[in-house]
Amino acid sequence: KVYESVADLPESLTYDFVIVGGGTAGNVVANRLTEDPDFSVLVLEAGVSNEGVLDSMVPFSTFVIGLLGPNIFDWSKSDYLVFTKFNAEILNSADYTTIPQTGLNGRVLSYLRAHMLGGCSSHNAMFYTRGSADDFDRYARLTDDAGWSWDNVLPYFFKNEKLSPPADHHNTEGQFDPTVHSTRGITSVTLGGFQWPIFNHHVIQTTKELPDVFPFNLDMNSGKPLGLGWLQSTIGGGMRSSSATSYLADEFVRRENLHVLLHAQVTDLVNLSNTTGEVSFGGVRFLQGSSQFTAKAQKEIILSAGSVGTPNILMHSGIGDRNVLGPLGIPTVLHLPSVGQNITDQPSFGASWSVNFNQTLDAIIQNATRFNEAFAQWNQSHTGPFVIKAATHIAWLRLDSNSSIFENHPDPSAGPHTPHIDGGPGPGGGGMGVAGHVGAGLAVVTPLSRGSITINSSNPLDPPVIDIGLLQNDFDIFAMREALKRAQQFFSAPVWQDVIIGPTQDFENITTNALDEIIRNSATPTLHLVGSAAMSARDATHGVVNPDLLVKGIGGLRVIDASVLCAYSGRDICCRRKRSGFDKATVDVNRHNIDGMSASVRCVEYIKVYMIFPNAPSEADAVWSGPSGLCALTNEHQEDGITACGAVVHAGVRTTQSQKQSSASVSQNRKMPCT
Ligand SMILES: Cc1cc2nc3c(=O)[nH]c(=O)nc-3n(C[C@H](O)[C@H](O)[C@H](O)COP(=O)(O)OP(=O)(O)OC[C@H]3O[C@@H](n4cnc5c(N)ncnc54)[C@H](O)[C@@H]3O)c2cc1C
Repeated sequence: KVYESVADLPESLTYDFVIVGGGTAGNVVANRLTEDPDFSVLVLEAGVSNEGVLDSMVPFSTFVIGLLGPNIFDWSKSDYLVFTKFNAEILNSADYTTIPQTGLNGRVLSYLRAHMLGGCSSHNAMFYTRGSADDFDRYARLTDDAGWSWDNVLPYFFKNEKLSPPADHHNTEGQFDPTVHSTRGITSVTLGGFQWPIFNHHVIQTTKELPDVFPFNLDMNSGKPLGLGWLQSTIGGGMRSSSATSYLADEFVRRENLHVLLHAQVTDLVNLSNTTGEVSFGGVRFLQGSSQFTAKAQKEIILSAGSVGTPNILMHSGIGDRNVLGPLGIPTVLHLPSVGQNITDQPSFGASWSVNFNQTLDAIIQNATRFNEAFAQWNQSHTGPFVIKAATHIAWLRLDSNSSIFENHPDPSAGPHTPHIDGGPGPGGGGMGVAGHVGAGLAVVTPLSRGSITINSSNPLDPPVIDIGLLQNDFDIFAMREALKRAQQFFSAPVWQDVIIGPTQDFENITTNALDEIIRNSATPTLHLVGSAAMSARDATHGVVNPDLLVKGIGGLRVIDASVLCAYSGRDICCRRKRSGFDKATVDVNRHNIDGMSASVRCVEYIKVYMIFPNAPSEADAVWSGPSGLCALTNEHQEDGITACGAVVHAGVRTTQSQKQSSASVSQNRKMPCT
């Protein structure tokens, strides 16, 4: 049952499992655990109910916008009016705002995270895209756990997914591959349930006219996403399917062993003990309004407060870098410097073209009569234009393998079937201009930029310091320019020539520098933040959780949200390779891809150093050799920092003597060997 107030909870706040965060991941685990009637589970969710929130139900983009930004449904607001059955009071909550982003010309952004049951699945864009098989196989390799491989994860995608007919019940033959889907899971997934005939015809015709660039892909969720295919969304019966509507549907949430408490903001973990020889926490402290409570977990505490919330709670509980916690007066329970480090998000950018037809989203948005008709239709039958968000298809594309960017950067993709960029063409111009626009939402899906979540106060209600590091790495801005070129190529296919009037903004007749400025001034994060409590192999000293998602060095504490998805650094790969007997003599230095792990180019560069200086002359020696060899880092706080690792490597590899010497002296005192 879902409760509004602690006072209503039937038990004494003692449960087998306490789950922190009733978001996308948290509700799945709450559901699965309570399949066993012997387990009792409490979910603590800081946010509000999703019940009856129209903007979270109607898929059309105009509605969800109402949830994004400074309101009670999102964390990008510092004060919430908390309504419970008994009182209404202000809870001083976290304000998710980034620090000035250097890659975005110093812009400060609200960092959107849902503050409601269902988490971001209650207010996201509902694109259902699984990632590539390469991605999961790389997780498996880097965690040394085959359980993360595509073949082993696929049954869980099936367990999750309930493929449902589109709202208009159109014939979907040729629009997806039924063999890679399940109709028996819990989250509804569907193809677009409203047709935009002119637009759809033109998109598919483009795959025929430009098959080398935009080959048609029958199903982008097969593990091989490259190409252009029909978008699948987490929608069912014309309504959003979130973890709140699916995993906490009536049939599940009525289980007696499942309690979900709203307006319960967790501050930290408490009741530290060391009875089993391993430190563990027995309780979760939370606030409801101004009252403080502790929920006890007899078996496990499960963190699922999201990629910002989870590291924030860990650090306020004394799990993090002692060099950060100490000066704030937070006693270090476990020195785990990877907490909040090496995070990444994918940058996005939009482009639009005006067209001479009126079958577009903005033609509805800007016409009150059409809007009201569409809304009436949705209200009556959950059909019509409001059953889809904005995009109709997605193109997943790779950069050309001979792109100049690969001369200086590793290929960050997980393998040859993994895209670098994506473009979601849709019959809307992103709200730009007057009616009659089509457009593409572009994103770099393998960014090399990294950021961090950290804290600068011992008060858990103070906002965390969010640095998403967007577009700091040259690779990312290059890839974004390429994404834009592909969009231009797309809309210049012969089929579009009769309908396109012109681009809304001229990106073609400007210099690269001017284009970069436009991108940096307007790019935004896709809000796909990962890596703030990254998993790594059991024996790795970096990372936060083991492949089974238990926090390293703490008993009975697990992280299960998007924080655990690791954003790889050169060091991860170098250290893994080192441990598995990697030897310089066996490496082809010209290969920028070892075992399909392209970030390992940094290992290649390490090896280059050995090759160039086989007898380890002083400067190379200072940079590279530690007690156990290969890993040299500039900064303990950035144990996983790709920039730190990369900077040293690049300085070592590049030619000038002064560069080598300066990098040698910088790293000499700070190098950290692999274990
Ligand atoms: C606007 C937007 C659009 C997106 N579009 C897509 C898309 O189309 N497709 C896609 O695949 N992904 C999309 N994403 C990303 C995706 O939604 C997220 O990666 C995913 O939902 C994260 O799930 P999670 O369980 O890690 O965290 P969340 O779903 O954010 O869950 C965290 C939960 O914990 C709660 N919480 C946080 N701190 C505390 C605390 N201290 N105490 C108690 N509770 C707390 C939060 O309120 C929240 O309910 C989008 C994200 C956003 C924000």
